[in-house]
Amino acid sequence: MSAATLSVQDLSWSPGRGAGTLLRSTSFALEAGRVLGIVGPNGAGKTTLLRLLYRFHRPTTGTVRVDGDDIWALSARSVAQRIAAVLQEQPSDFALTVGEIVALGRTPHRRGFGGSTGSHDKDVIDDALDRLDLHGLGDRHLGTLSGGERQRVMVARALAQEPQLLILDEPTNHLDIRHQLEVLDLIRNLPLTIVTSLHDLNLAAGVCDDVLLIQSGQTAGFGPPDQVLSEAAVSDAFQVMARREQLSRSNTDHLTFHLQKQGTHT
Ligand SMILES: Nc1ncnc2c1ncn2[C@@H]1O[C@H](COP(=O)(O)OP(=O)(O)OP(=O)(O)O)[C@@H](O)[C@H]1O
Repeated sequence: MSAATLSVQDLSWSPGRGAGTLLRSTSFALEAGRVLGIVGPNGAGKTTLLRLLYRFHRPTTGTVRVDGDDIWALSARSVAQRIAAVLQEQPSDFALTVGEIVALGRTPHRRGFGGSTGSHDKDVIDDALDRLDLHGLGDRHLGTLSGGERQRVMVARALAQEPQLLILDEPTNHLDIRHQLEVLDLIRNLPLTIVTSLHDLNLAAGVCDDVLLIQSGQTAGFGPPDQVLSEAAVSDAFQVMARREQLSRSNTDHLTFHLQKQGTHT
């Protein structure tokens, strides 16, 4: 596994036909191996940005560069060899087994259709199954798995793709607390560049090197979590009253959130 740099410059996107601009003039740079969290309220444009990063949407303006290469100047196959995405939509390949789905991650590296699984492919697939603790489930059909198990299968498939940049849209959805922590721990320790959207700001602060806060399609902050996720910025973006408190036992900062009620502001 190796990591790539990611450079996003002046990125905007509109679906066209008179629709508004859903992402405006977004720029940031990520060094190889960094973990970036995309945070912001519902409808802010997080998924839209991720779709631009894995070359699903073509930018209206601006560029996405991976190791200096504009992803729209590369073939789709070449992009699939460098970038893997774990999406919110659950797959519908219910009849396939876990092992078969994870093996699909090798597709961009194969020549022609139906290429046989070489020993390197097998090692990569086994490693991905191991990392996500899925070995016991290799022969199970996807349709028989719980939502959390399916989510882990999709992360394993993305790892089997051996990407340099891994994009994850809400990877902790469907996961219980233990599996949330396990997936985030895995993410933190992978030698890849990672961009992940996360709703839980405290989890994002714990796992990400940098955070991009989006509000109505615009960047409201980019940088280390403790700088970007200030009480004022979070309160403004999410329309709540956010307080940063220190947990005495672990000596770490923790954000708490309260609905603003008239006359109860402090
Ligand atoms: N193809 C599209 N055409 C029109 N509107 C769209 C399209 N894609 C997204 N939108 C709208 O753009 C806004 C941003 O959507 P997006 O999914 O990026 O938000 P998000 O920050 O990921 O939200 P959530 O936290 O709810 O998942 C939403 O209002 C959504 O309805």
